[in-house]
Amino acid sequence: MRIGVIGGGAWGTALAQVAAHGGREVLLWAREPEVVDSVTAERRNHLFLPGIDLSPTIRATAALTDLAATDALLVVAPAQHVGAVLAATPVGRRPLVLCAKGIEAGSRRLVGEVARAVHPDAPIAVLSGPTFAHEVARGLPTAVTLACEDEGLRAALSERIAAPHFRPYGSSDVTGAEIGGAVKNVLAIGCGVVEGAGLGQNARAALIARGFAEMTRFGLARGARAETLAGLSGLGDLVLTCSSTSSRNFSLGVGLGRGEPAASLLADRRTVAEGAFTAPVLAQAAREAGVDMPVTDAVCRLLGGASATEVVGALLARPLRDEGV
Ligand SMILES: NC(=O)C1=CN([C@@H]2O[C@H](COP(=O)(O)OP(=O)(O)OC[C@H]3O[C@@H](n4cnc5c(N)ncnc54)[C@H](O)[C@@H]3O)[C@@H](O)[C@H]2O)C=CC1
Ligand SMILES: O=C(CO)COP(=O)(O)O
Repeated sequence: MRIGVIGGGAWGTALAQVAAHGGREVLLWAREPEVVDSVTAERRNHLFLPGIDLSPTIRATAALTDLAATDALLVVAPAQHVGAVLAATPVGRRPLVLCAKGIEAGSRRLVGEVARAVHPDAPIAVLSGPTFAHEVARGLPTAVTLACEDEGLRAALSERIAAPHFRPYGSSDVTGAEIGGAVKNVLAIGCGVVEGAGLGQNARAALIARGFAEMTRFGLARGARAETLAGLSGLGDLVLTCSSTSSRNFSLGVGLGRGEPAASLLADRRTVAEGAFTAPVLAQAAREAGVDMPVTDAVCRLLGGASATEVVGALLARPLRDEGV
């Protein structure tokens, strides 16, 4: 199976490195000509994944049409751009493995729904989990959820993507795998705020637990399975992203917690903090589904300029309730 990777950011490049394990050929599409040039000439991606020597079997291209020569595609463009990039990609009936974590603004569609609308004949899989790109690219042990309804395709993709340090666990719950990744980015911003505002580790643990409760409420309302949300792509990724400044979402929250305005934190950044785009869409989708998501609403207010003191005070002042989900 020849693998194509759409997106030469940190994660697309790290996944290309995994897929190239053992000398297997990979074609990486990057939007930035300097990424194509540096991967081709130096086996490096200076822009998005500096310091990593890439496998010589990764070939880079600037032409999406070149991906016609591959058997399966890993889709690693940011969630807000997946629709446009896929529309320009020859796909047909080839499997799409979706690796972006977010919900499309405007349409409020999960990335899988976006992909199905653009390429209805392509089978869909989702790869998601606790995976900082720089760790995966360095060969550190990592486990992910690989969700696909078709059992045979799931096994074939898992076999093809697995490497000694990279272990996919199969699931048939595509929606659950998508929702965990999208929601945890929003919650990670909240945890960053707790850190930046100096609110302590008790508050962070409470936010992770109550955030997981609202991820579960939203997921179940959208047809996800509880076991998926409690797995690698849900709770696993939530814990990772809520506890490290390696996370762009967490780091964005740290800035907000210190009182820096969202607009300046987001301006001119080359890397993507998906939660900032997903938060308002998720809040709206939750309202439509009648699902209470107070932490997500709080993150929206923080992104809109409200102070951490005011937002956290309002969260704590909510009426007392039983724990549960
Ligand atoms: N970096 C990581 O550790 C991980 C990232 N992800 C997810 O992977 C997805 C991609 O993130 P990264 O590779 O980290 O990106 P990145 O932050 O390293 O780089 C930004 C990416 O956005 C692309 N981009 C910017 N404007 C675009 C446009 N108009 N059209 C198409 N592409 C555009 C750039 O070409 C580049 O590939 C995100 O959904 C992210 O949540 C998932 C797991 C781990
Ligand atoms: O998804 C990730 C780790 O699993 C990366 O998180 P950030 O996008 O917040 O850096």
